[in-house]
Amino acid sequence: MTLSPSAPSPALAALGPGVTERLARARGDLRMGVPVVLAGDGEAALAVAIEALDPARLAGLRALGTPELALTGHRAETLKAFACDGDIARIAVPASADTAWLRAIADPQDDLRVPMKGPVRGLYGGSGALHRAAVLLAKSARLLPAALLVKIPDPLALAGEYGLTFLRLDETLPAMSRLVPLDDVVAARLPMALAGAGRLHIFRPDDGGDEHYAIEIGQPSRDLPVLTRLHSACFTGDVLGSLKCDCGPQLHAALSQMGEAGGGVLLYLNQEGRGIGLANKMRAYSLQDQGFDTVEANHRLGFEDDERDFRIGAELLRGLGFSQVRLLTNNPRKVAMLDSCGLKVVERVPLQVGKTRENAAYLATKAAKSGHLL
Ligand SMILES: Nc1nc2c(ncn2[C@@H]2O[C@H](COP(=O)(O)OP(=O)(O)OP(=O)(O)O)[C@@H](O)[C@H]2O)c(=O)[nH]1
Ligand SMILES: [Zn+2]
Repeated sequence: MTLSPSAPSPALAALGPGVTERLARARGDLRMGVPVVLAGDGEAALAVAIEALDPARLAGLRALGTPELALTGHRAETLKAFACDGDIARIAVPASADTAWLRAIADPQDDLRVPMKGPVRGLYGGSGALHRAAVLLAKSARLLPAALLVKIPDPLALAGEYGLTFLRLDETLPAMSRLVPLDDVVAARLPMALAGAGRLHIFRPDDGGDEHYAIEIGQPSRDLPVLTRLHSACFTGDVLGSLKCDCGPQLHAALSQMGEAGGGVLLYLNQEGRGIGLANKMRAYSLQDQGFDTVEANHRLGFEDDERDFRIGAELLRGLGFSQVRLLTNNPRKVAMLDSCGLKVVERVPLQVGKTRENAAYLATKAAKSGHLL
C-alpha cells in the first residue's frame, strides 16, 4: 500500500464526487447541522443552516472566528434590517447570542409575540457572495433561508481535516441554476377511477433531489396538442382534503377532464408549498393563522412568493415526446414558462374548481398579488 500523493489518472478522478454530488451532500449536511465549506470571490467560509445549528457547533464556529448571519432581503425587511446586498442581508451576531437568539431572528413564528428582536445590525463592505450561496443552499435543502458563516483562511485544509463538503462558488452556482437532467426510471400501467386507463412514469433527477411523476392518460398523440396539467404537490390538499386551498379539487377535475377527453398528461411535480417544502409551508400556515396572507407569510419566512422551477415541467413533456399543450391552469406564469422553454401552449384551459368559504381569501390573494386569473 502506498500513501504518497500522486496525480490521479482521469479514470480514478471520476471516482470522486462531482459538483452535483457534492451539492447533494451539502444539502444533507445542512439538514443535519453539519457545516459546509464555501469558497469564492477570493474568500472562504464555513456555513451552517440556522435551523439545524446546535450549541456545540455554534461554539466550534466561534472558536474559528466571528460568525455572521445571512438572511434574505424579505426576512430582513420584516426585521427592519437593511439588506445592503439587495436580496441578501448580512447581520452581526452579538457575542452573547445563542442558538435560540439566532433561531428567533431566522424564524418568524414569534415575531408578533416578541416584536423587538435584535439588536439587528447590518454588516457592510466586502462581498456577500458566500452569504448568498449559503442562503441559496439552505433554501434548496428545504430549510429556513438563513445561515451562519465564519470566514476561514485555509478552506481545503479545514475541509480535509474535518471531512467537510467543499464547494467552490464558480462551479456551485452554475450547477444550482442549471436544469437538472431527469431520467425516465420506470413506467407502468395504472387504471384510475377518475381518468380511466393510464401509465405512471417516475422521473429521477440526477442531483439526488425529489422524483417527479408524469401520469399519461389514454394514449395521447404526440402530433397534436395534449391536454396537460402541471400540478405541484400539495400533501394537505391532495391527500388530506384541506379546505385551505383548491389543489385537491383541481387534481381530481384535471384527471376527470383528461379521462373524458380520451387523453392527457398530468405532471405531478414534487414542489410542495410552491417549492418551499412541507415544513416551511406549515410555518407559512401558522403565520396565516396569525393574520398574514399566503404571500406575506412566504416573505416573512424569507422566501419569494413562488420558488418553483417550471422548467422541469417543460423538460418532462419534451421527454415524453410532446411539443404542444392545452394547459389546464389559472396561472399565467406556467403558460409563460412553458412558452419560454419552447413548448407551445396553444390554449390555456381554465381550471376553476374547489372554491370554498375557507379558501376564498387565499384565492383572492393569488389573484391580487400573484397574477392568477379568476
Ligand atoms: N407556500 C405556500 N404554498 C401553498 C399554500 N397553499 C398552497 N400551496 C402550494 O401551492 C401549490 C399550488 O400549486 P398549483 O395549483 O399547481 O399552482 P397554481 O400556481 O395555483 O396554479 P394553477 O392551479 O395551475 O392555476 C402547491 O405546491 C401547494 O402545496 C400556501 O399558503 N403557502
Ligand atoms: Zn394546496
